[in-house]
Amino acid sequence: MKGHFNSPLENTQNIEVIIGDLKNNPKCPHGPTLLFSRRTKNETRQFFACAACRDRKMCNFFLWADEKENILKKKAALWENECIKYTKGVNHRKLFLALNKIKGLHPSKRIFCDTCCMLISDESGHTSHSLVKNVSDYQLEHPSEILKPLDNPKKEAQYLFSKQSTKSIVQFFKDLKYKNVICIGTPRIHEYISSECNDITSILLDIDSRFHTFFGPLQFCWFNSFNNYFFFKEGQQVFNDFLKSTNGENTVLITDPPFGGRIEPLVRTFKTISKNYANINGNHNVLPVFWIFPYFMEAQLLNYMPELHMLDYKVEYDNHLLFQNGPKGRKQGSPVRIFTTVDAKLIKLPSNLYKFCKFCCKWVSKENKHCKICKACTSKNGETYVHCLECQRCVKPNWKHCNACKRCTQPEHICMNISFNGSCFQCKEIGHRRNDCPQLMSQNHKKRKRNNAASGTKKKKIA
Ligand SMILES: C[S@@+](CC[C@H](N)C(=O)[O-])C[C@H]1O[C@@H](n2cnc3c(N)ncnc32)[C@H](O)[C@@H]1O
Ligand SMILES: [Zn+2]
Ligand SMILES: [Zn+2]
Ligand SMILES: [Zn+2]
Ligand SMILES: [Zn+2]
Ligand SMILES: [Zn+2]
Ligand SMILES: [Zn+2]
Repeated sequence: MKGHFNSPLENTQNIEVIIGDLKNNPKCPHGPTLLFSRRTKNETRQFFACAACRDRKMCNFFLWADEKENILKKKAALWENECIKYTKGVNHRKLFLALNKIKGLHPSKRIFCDTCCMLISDESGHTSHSLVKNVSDYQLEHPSEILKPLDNPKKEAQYLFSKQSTKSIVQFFKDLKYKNVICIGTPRIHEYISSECNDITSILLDIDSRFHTFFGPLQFCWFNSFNNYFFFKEGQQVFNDFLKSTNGENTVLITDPPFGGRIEPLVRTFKTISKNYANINGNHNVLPVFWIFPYFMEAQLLNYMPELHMLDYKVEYDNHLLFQNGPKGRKQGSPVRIFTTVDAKLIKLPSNLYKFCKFCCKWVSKENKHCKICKACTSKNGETYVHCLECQRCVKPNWKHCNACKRCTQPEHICMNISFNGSCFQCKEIGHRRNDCPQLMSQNHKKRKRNNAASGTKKKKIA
């Protein structure tokens, strides 16, 4: 029963992820699998699948939930063996010793074998491999600059921040007086802080095992963010110790997950980390989050984590043309933004490209015009939005109000058709937007009824 439909970690319309306890889910080499529910015309059926790989070729774990007891009994040993095999080749302590030995050598004697992902001083045995010679101190501290970015869009697609964006983000952290940074899938932030900020500590949690070669056990934990899984037991302990060392203060979590991945499991992971942060330190402090994501994912993201809000800062990448400003990139600049739980009023954006809006009391893009009717700076995509009186909101400048559709939309569209690109955020059906979702309408209807009933009782009491 494999390979009949797209992998579930992508936001496939008829497949939902079920957020429950992971403890009893079967394990694949990437930790506890996730439980999904697949809806077809005739049935809804649940299954377990890998929490890391969106490509079946890389991890083909698949199990119908109703066949769990039966199949697992037969395959348990096989899967357990796969899990052991997956981590067996990695000895973090040994790699750390090798790193320190290499650091003690003159750069002219340092070689990185990309084929074996090893730092060596003697190329014998590696002559036919892909080698980087004369490895500098800077490269040792910035492995993302010598490692080839993983580019499998279905697994760990690595788009790396430009130097300027890395610096700006760390500057926001400095302005906010953070002293500890949890980098989840953000190696460039970790590298920059570790090598250039004496008064900030940082830890990297990432699924890319190649970082074992460059960071010690206290700086890097091999981690799957979709199921909060540390590939090595010690990793969980190291991370708890890190949380403890913060005293529950001045700490921030930054993450830049693959854009196509499911949001719900990530939100669960970050909430669990935030809870641990408070529990370990015996307080109720909430861990601030910086989540890097494209502006057009705003609705999806806020659906699962409404405490986030989007900043205007455009995050740029080195190895993604569309995510850059300037002549090579999009006219409106990168579409990637920062979503954060921190009050936007506290975050000063660089004054060469951003301005302070005195009405909103926050920094916004230069092209973002304050709308007196919406009482907000309403632009999202890097263009200047304009207000439509009929729609009662600001819209993209090239949109036109269509009387047939009763809303602003692209000038070329098929009237009365659903010009919205995709399915409803609420029920995942194609054919309507969340605003028009029958499910929500019936919920709202029930809520209204309840409210009316409640206010009725109140009135009665008052009377
Ligand atoms: C889009 S890149 C972000 C890199 C970031 N822009 C930087 O420059 O530091 C995604 C990162 O998340 C990591 N990643 C992908 N899937 C992951 C998972 N399931 N768990 C943890 N990390 C993951 C990748 O290895 C990669 O480092
Ligand atoms: Zn897997
Ligand atoms: Zn080699
Ligand atoms: Zn404003
Ligand atoms: Zn407006
Ligand atoms: Zn309109
Ligand atoms: Zn129309």
